[in-house]
Amino acid sequence: MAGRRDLDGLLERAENLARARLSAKRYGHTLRVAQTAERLARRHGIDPQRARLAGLLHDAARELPPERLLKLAEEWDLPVDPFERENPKLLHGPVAAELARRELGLDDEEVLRAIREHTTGSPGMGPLSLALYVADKIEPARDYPSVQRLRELARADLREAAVEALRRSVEHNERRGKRTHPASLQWLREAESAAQRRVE
Ligand SMILES: Nc1ncnc2c1ncn2[C@@H]1O[C@H](COP(=O)(O)OP(=O)(O)O)[C@@H](O)[C@H]1O
Repeated sequence: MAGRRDLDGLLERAENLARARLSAKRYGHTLRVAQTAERLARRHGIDPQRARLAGLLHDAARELPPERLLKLAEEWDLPVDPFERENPKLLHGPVAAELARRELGLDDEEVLRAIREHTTGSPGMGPLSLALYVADKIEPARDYPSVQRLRELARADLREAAVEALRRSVEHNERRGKRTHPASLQWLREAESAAQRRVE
């Protein structure tokens, strides 16, 4: 893991990388996610600087065209599942993580994992991944009916907030007749059966 001074340098380079690769609008989103992830991290006893770093990098590949994402993932030997092959937009997290590894020398596996899984989530997500996942859903410019409830939940319990956001995302996909990535569905099933066990 990077030392504190390395981390300051990394944060600056991550911000530059995001600025260079994104439109002003998405760069604005990126800065808000970074700030929100940092705030959530402080509240929940997670390293705020590493949460900020994950936030700065999470969407770095979001504006690459889907066919380019797929090509890069193949070139870099990243795992691509059949769902992602059909929906290469979902590769923007894994490609951003690999970009950060290659361009910034980032080797913090927890930060890389948070970036990789920020869109779909996955079973067994750690605290840093949860902070980024939730931050992406509740950053201050997000505006949808349940966002206020999610913000409140995020202050109390990051994992519950993440699962609630995931549930909303699955419903959102269903309403639009879109399928949800199997990793997200698996995560939701596991979270719901864990909640059920706590009730019993
Ligand atoms: N868990 C999921 N399973 C399948 N598709 C998803 C999932 N999460 C997001 N998507 C789709 O992937 C695309 C990118 O999602 P995301 O990066 O969260 O959106 P945005 O960039 O608008 O915040 C969207 O079209 C969204 O509908």
